[in-house]
Amino acid sequence: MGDLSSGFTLFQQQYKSLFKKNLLLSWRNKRATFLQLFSSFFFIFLIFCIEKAIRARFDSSAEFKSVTDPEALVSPPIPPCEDKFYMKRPCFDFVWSGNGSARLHKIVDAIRDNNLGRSIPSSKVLSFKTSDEVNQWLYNNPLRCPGALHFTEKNDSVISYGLQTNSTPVAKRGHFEDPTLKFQIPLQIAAEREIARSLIGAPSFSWIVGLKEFAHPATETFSAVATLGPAFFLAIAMFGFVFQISSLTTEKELKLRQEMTLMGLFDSAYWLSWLTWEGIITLISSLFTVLFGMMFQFDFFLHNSFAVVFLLFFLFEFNMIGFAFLLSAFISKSSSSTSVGFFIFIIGFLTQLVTIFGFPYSTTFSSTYRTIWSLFPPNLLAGALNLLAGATSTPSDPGVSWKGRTKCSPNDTDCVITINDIYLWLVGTFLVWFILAIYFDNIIPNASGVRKSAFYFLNLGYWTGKGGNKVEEGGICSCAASVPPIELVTPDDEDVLAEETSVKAQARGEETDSDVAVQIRGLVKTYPGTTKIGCCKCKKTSSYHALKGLWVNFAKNQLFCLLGPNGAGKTTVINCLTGITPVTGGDALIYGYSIRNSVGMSNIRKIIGVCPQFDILWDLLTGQEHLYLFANIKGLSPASIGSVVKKSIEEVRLTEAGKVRAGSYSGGMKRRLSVAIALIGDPKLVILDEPTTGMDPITRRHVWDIIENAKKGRAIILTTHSMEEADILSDRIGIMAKGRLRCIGTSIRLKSRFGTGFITNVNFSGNGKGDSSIGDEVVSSAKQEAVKQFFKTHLGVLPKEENKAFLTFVIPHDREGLLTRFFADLRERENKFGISDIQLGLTTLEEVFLNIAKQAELENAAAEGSLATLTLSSGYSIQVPVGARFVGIPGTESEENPRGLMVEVHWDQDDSGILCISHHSAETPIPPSVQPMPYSAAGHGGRFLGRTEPVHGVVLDPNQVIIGQ
Ligand SMILES: Nc1ncnc2c1ncn2[C@@H]1O[C@H](COP(=O)(O)OP(=O)(O)OP(=O)(O)O)[C@@H](O)[C@H]1O
Repeated sequence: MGDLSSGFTLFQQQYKSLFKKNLLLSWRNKRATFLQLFSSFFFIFLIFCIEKAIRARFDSSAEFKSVTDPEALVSPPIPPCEDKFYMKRPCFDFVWSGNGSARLHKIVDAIRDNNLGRSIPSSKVLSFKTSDEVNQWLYNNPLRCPGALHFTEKNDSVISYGLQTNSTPVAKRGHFEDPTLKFQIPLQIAAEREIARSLIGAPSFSWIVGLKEFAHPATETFSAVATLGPAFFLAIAMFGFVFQISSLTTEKELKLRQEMTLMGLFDSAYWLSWLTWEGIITLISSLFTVLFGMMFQFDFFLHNSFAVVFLLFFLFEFNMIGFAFLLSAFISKSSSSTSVGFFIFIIGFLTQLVTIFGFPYSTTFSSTYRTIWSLFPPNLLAGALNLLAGATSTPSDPGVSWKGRTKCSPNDTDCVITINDIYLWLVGTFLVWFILAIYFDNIIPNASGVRKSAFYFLNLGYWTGKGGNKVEEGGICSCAASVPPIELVTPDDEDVLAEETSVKAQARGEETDSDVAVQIRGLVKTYPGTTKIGCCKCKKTSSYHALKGLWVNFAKNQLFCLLGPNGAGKTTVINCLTGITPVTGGDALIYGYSIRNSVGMSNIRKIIGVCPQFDILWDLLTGQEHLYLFANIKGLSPASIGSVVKKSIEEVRLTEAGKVRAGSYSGGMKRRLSVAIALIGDPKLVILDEPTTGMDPITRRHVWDIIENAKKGRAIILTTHSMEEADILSDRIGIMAKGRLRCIGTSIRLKSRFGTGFITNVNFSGNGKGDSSIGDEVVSSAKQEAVKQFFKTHLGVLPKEENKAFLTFVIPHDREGLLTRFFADLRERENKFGISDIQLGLTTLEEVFLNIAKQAELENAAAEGSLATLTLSSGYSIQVPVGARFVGIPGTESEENPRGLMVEVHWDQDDSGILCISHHSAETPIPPSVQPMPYSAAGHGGRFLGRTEPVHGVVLDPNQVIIGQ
């Protein structure tokens, strides 16, 4: 296989494989990638539609049209008052003052009659005497008349007149009305014409007036790109933003990142691989944005330089990706990414609105406002779009050229920032986001509470990778608040004590053992209590000691099996060794590197392979791709990876399934893939946390073969709940319970020390299979009693289990010497006792396990003084200490039984390991010699303050009871 690569070569190798992983994930997540790349089409199409709608509204107004050959308006007539917008009905075409004069009456009649195309009915005209009366009427009747004429007849040859109109221009639904052209001038022409005719006495005297506007280009007063663009282009960038946060947090949440890190991944390779991949996606997406903009013929895209617009979109979208990196450091659940995206979009939309209104990119505002405002990327986009739209506001504007990006547009007198400045802001803030993202990613505690110290980057070892064999405070530290210390106890078990003594001596340097792969030195792990603040109360959980000082060596070339009931602390040991969980106290050295040193930990990661308790896999990657990825992270030589992956996948029998996505694997297939990942790269220490869970018996045996073969040349730590697995695979076994090592040694040693001894099954005639349901063939109880008596007399044992068909006895080890003779005698009496079959065997590892677990529970119950309720056959209930075997019943003393009655209580462990009463024997007299145990809390109960106090049973010494019987 050759040496593993390291340093920059390893970085490159990891980078390439992660980049490929990102590419594959995007390729397989087609819908998301499509949205990221092509959403711009949809949004630009929307801008196009909005612009079309707005242009259609303004269409009727010459102001917004380009006029090259203006048409003359010749002597326009007075329009009906209803033509004027917002005129209340009924209305008058005009009102006039001066009706005291008959001559003026005639002039007004002529105005009405001679109106071009339409004579005005007298009902549409109101007359007054003075202009004050007109004003008063106008005041009292607003919007009833568009204009007024005020005549004064000075003498026979002089008539003066005045004109009064409401000159406010009105626009409605894009239609614009100019009161001068539309109303004032026609009224003026009519009044002057009829005054002239009256004065010169020629009723057909006439002249022609033509009115013409300037030829002018259309004025672009509304740019959809500048006004709506910021929000729409922000929406385009939000797709990439949300997907990025979601990708990063998913890898964090599913512990994929953690898995890669503990296989030796460089953080730099991880970040850079995402950055380059997202850079490419962003590049393509912004290219499409500009091309779609050009396709829809926006002046904004056609007149500004392609490079200027493209660079703006690229830098903005890329900046948003950096922003997503930063936010992802604070988010632990991928489901939150959409909410975060939505929140940022709303904030961005609002701040962009403020930017469009002119804040703060104008000379009116101080540069401090601009600096603060520019820290939020959507504002920079809004500012830039405003500049570029301003540079293309009329079709004749040339837009911003590549060279012109550093200059303000000549029309823009208020310019305080150029496009180039905005580029620099986008690049600068991107770098800030990126550096902060990496920093916060390191110092914010992960789900297991691991973090680096706030000044980790000042540690030289962080950069050089040197050091790492001693405890470094603040390296990988526990972020727990102060927790109560645990009491240090000397182990009861002699083997555990010997192991502890030997490890302590080695730790002090008094002894050396070159065969040690892992040395655990007094490892302590305490999970701190938490405080949850509810609506009206605080819920506090107390701290929990998961590991209470573990001293143990794991040897090279050996498989050490860690057993223990649920919650014993096995996974916690593994998590501490792999750096997933910060340790509270003690240390461990793995091939000489301390797990409490961040540099040590990164060296450890190069030499370990881990199969975690729960499968940590990408649903979208195939089995083969997983192995390629991890082989590269480990730094296997690229030339060998192909053959290593092929061999590895064949080994776990996933050759066909190797090409299928892991999301569709069964539980067993996923476990096998996890085992293959743990073994890839020839690690010196392999940690397998329940590797065969969920496997069928055939596959399990196959995986055992793989593990057996993998033992050569490396240390393996295995945790399992299968005793068979432990028995077959392990060189040494340690059984943990309640955070402590309870026993250690080979399987045989544990069985002989902790097994109850030998198990004998005695079957009676006709019931060779132990089936008690066939009543006719059951031996008489007299014969069974005789057998029981025979065992009791010769070996001093009572049946552990019994029914009508068989008896099961457990014979302690100390009676081993008597067995040969005893079984010979029993065989001789087979016919007499009606025995059909006798089986003898050593106790199983399972029994050892159950004994240890039960013992630990008993210790715990005794320490806590836990009680259980025993309900007797009579219905009477008494309280007994958890684990007590023989219990005297208070109040049963009589003449016949002066010491009272007792029962034997049988205890079982429930699913969570808690001891509970399974059943109890019939009540029997307490033998005379038996004494209550010193700690026995007995009482007769009674009533206290109106409450019935429970009755406590009397705990009897089991040794005395057995002998007394
Ligand atoms: N993050 C945590 N916070 C608080 N307590 C925890 C945490 N993780 C584990 N524990 C507790 O520590 C104890 C040991 O847990 P651990 O997972 O090591 O047990 P285990 O021996 O691996 O059990 P299993 O066989 O079920 O996997 C348990 O009581 C568990 O509740």
